[in-house]
Amino acid sequence: SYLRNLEDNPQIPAIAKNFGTKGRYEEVNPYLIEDILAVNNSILQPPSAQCRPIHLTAIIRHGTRYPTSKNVKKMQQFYNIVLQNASGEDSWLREIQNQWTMWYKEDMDGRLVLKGMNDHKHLAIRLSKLFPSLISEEKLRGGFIKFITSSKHRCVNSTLSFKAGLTELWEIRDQKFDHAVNDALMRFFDNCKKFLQDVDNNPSAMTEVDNFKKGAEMRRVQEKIADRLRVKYDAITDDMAEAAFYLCAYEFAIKSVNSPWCRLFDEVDAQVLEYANDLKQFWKRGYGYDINSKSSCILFHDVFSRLDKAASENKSGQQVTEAVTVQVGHAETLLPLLTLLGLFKDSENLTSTNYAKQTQRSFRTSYILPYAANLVLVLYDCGGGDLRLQPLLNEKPVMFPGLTDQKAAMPLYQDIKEHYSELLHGCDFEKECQLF
Ligand SMILES: O=P(O)(O)O[C@H]1[C@H](OP(=O)(O)O)[C@@H](OP(=O)(O)O)[C@H](O)[C@@H](O)[C@H]1OP(=O)(O)O
Repeated sequence: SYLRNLEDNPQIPAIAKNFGTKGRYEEVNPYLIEDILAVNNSILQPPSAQCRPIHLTAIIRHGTRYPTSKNVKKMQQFYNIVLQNASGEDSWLREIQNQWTMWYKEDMDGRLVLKGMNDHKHLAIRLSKLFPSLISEEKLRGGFIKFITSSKHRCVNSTLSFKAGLTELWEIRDQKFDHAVNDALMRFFDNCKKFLQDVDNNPSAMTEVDNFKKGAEMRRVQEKIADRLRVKYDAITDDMAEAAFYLCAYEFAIKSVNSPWCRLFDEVDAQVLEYANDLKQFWKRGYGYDINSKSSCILFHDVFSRLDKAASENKSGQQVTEAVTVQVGHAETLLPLLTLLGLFKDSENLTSTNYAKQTQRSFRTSYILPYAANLVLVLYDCGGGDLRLQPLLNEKPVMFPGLTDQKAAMPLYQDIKEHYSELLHGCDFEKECQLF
C-alpha cells in the first residue's frame, strides 16, 4: 500500500525517502500514512505466552521541527537566487516565483511545529496499544511512568505532547504529570570535553564531509540544479544545493505538501544529498570517531541501571516502581547510543570516495533517524527467572549485533548483559571524556 501511496500520491515527493534526519516518521512506517494510530502487534510475539512485560524504556527524538536559523539563512539566500536570477517557462518555476512566499524566519530556530506535537501524541497512543499493561491509565496515575527531557524547547514540547496523547486518550483532566529536565543525560555531548575538543570544535574532524561536498558527485548535482534554473554554475554552491533540498524537505515534513522546490531534484541528486547528510552524522555522531559513541556512556549506564532495578524488584516480588521511562532528546542523543550498541555498522566507513559502494549501506539516517525516531527497550518476565529484552527501533524489532540466541528478536537479558559486559563494566563517561 505504501508504493500506492508513494507512486500514486502526488502529495509525496518521490525523494521523501532520502531526507535523512529531516525525514517524516511516516516514511519509515508507511502503514501510518493511512492510519496514524495503526500498530503491528505481530512484531511483538514474545517467545512464549507466559512472557509479560515488566519495564519499558523509550528514548525518543523530538518531533517534526522548523529549520535551525543556520539553515533558514541558507534557504533565504537560495530563494533570492531563484527569484532574481532564474528564468524559464516551467510551471514549477513560475509557482516559486509568483505564488510561493518565503515564510521561514530565523527565530523559528528549530522549534517544534504542530506536526511534531502530533508525532509524539500519536506515538504515545501507539505505544500504549502495543504495551497496554505498562502504558496504562493506572500506571500513569500511579506515578509509575517517568518523563525525562532535554531542555531544548522542541524536546520539552514533545514531552508535553507525548503526555497529552495519553491524558486525552484516557480523558484525564484532574491530574498533572511531571517531567525532569536532564541535559546531563539527554545532551551528554555538551559535557564531554574530549568530544567537544576532538570533534565538535575541530573542523578537520569533518574532512570527509567537506571533501564529498566539494567532490564530483555533489558538483554534478549543483550543475543540474543550475541548468534547471538556467543560472550560472557558480551561483549554485553545495550549500545552495543543500538549502534547496531543505526547502523541499521542510515544506513536506511541516506542511505535508509536495512543493515546487522538489522539482529541482531527481533520484540521483537526492541520494547524493542524502549521503552528504549521512556522512555528517557518521563522522559527527556515529562510527567516525570512538568518542562519538563513548560520550553516550552516561545514557547507556542509566538505561541498564533502570533495567537492573526493574529486574531485581520483579525478582523479589515487588511492584516495579518505574514501569516506563520516556526520555526525549535529539538525533545526536540517539545516534551515539545506537553506535555504542553496534547497530547499523557497515563493513567500511562512509568516506568522501566510496559513495558508489555505499548505496546499500546500513548507516542510513533516512531509515534510522526521522523526526520522532525512537529506541524502545522492553524487559519481559517469561517465568522461571527467564528475563528477556526486546529492542525496537521505530516500532520495529532490531537485533543486537552478534547475539546468536535462536530467539534473537528477544534474547535473554543475561545474554545481552554478557554481550555488553565490557561496556557495562567500563564505558566511564568521566574517563572517556577527560582531556589528557
Ligand atoms: O543541519 P541542522 O542545523 O538542522 O542540524 C541540527 C540538527 O539537525 P539534524 O542534523 O539532526 O537534522 C539538530 O538535531 P535535532 O535532532 O535536534 O534536530 C541539532 O540539535 C542542531 O544542533 C543541528 O545540528 P548541528 O550538528 O549542530 O548542525
